Amino acid sequence: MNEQLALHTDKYQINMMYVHWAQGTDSQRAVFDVYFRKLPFGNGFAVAAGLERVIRYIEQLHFTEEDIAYLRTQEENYPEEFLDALRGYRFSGDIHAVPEGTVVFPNEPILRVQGRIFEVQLLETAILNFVNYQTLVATKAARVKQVAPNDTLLEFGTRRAQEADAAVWGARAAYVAGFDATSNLRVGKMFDIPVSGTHAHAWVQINDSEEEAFRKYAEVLPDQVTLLVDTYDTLKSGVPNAIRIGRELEARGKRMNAIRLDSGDLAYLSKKARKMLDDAGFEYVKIVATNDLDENIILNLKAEGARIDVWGVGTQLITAADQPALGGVYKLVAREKNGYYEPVIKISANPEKVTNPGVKDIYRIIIRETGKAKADYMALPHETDIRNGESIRLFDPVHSYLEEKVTDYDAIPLLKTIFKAGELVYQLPTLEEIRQYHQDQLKAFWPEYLRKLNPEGYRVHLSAELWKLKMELIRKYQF
Ligand SMILES: Nc1ncnc2c1ncn2[C@@H]1O[C@H](COP(=O)(O)OP(=O)(O)OP(=O)(O)O)[C@@H](O)[C@H]1O
Ligand SMILES: O=P(O)(O)OC[C@H]1O[C@H](OP(=O)(O)OP(=O)(O)O)[C@H](O)[C@@H]1O
Ligand SMILES: O=C(O)c1cccnc1
Repeated sequence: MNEQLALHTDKYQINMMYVHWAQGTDSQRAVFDVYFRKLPFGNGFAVAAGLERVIRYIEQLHFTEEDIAYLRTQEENYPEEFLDALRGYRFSGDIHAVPEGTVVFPNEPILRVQGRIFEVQLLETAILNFVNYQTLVATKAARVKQVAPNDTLLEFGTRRAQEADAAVWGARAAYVAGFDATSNLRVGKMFDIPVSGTHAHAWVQINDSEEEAFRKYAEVLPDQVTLLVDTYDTLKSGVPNAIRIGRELEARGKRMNAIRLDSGDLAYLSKKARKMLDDAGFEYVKIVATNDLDENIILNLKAEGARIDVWGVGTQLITAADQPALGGVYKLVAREKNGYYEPVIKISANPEKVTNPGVKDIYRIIIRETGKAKADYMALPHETDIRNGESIRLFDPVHSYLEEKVTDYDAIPLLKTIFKAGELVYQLPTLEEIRQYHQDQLKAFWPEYLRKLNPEGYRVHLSAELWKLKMELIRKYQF
């Protein structure tokens, strides 16, 4: 994949780059944090995704001659020397990020970008575009996985996705969070994800009868016979015809895989169909369900005793229909001043929107006795107590009397070095490793934090020093 994405940015980024260049401040260094403030879908956690795309984007990032020519048409104030500076653009900064599949929480940096302002200002739009969408879909997929942990989950969303990139990267994000396959062959080819497919109503409709349609299909694709049984009448026609074809397949030494239900009351129909299949000796034939499914309908169907083994989930997942955007932001947290990084803050009347200043590390505090995560902890890089496992104070910034001392823990640093001085130093894990890592991540949390409805709020604490710094900066800018 060699996409030219330098112009995949908002014009204001180029304007700011130009002003820096014109003012001679383009080499001033700056640090930006990427984080979100609110969890989507009322979930208790989010699943970080998008890093692979960010890496590919940064690696190829340069302005082509066509890009330069286009910019010339867009802004007559951009002088040729500035356009030359864009021609020379290469990312030479540092990026730290949590690996894909990491369980993450509001207000903690999931990615940190550090470098010349000229270089790092450009990245905001594209990074947020990739990380927001992929994290959103991975989180939605994790919710689906949670209600059907032992069933097969198929991603069927391409036809309803917000265009091609969303279909592709959304399918990958779903796979990260535990889906088993996608219907999209290009996704399979690009990422080596298993691909799965049945057939549509059109195949039944184009034949003179349902039975003939099933027979022809089984004749030609005998090893992957999943028959869609709801075109005319699921129980009176579809399932009996599928059973007939199943018998013919057995006579050829083959086995029908499954039937697919795509309309009607999926609980009722799956139970009836299961009984019909079992009575005919087809206990091995699975039941696939589709039809605008999401985690809530799947949970309901399970509560109703539905006999469904495989769930095809499309529209609701790929469009994250109940919350179609994650509000991740890219915020300046430090700027170079006299050779040092000076922490900066953004004040807001809304306390949730006040930024956490400075270059910060994040740690996951795992209590040794239980092996479970207690909280996440943000600290300034020179703070050694957390790194050395010394006793630390976790205090509630709002209810400061709720202070707690923590000892006997492991502090797991969450941010990994991805780019160092422009060089990719991160060994990209395989998708299989990412999936496994994600499942391992979940094991470190008490179920209270993971439950889909009204989860407990997991805390992200600031070290006392970071808290003090934040308060000082708030006071400094109070009018
Ligand atoms: N037993 C059930 N409990 C809860 N929700 C269900 C159950 N059975 C199906 N659903 C869901 O209810 C919705 C019903 O969709 P819809 O009203 O389009 O009906 P339909 O039977 O699919 O009709 P159509 O033939 O037009 O597709 C779907 O999202 C489906 O997944
Ligand atoms: O419902 P979703 O979760 O989005 O899953 C994908 C849907 O796409 C197909 O329907 P569509 O009506 O497009 O075509 P069909 O004729 O094959 O049913 C399929 O039958 C699913 O219902
Ligand atoms: O293979 C299927 O059954 C399928 C694929 C995409 C969308 N709906 C169904």
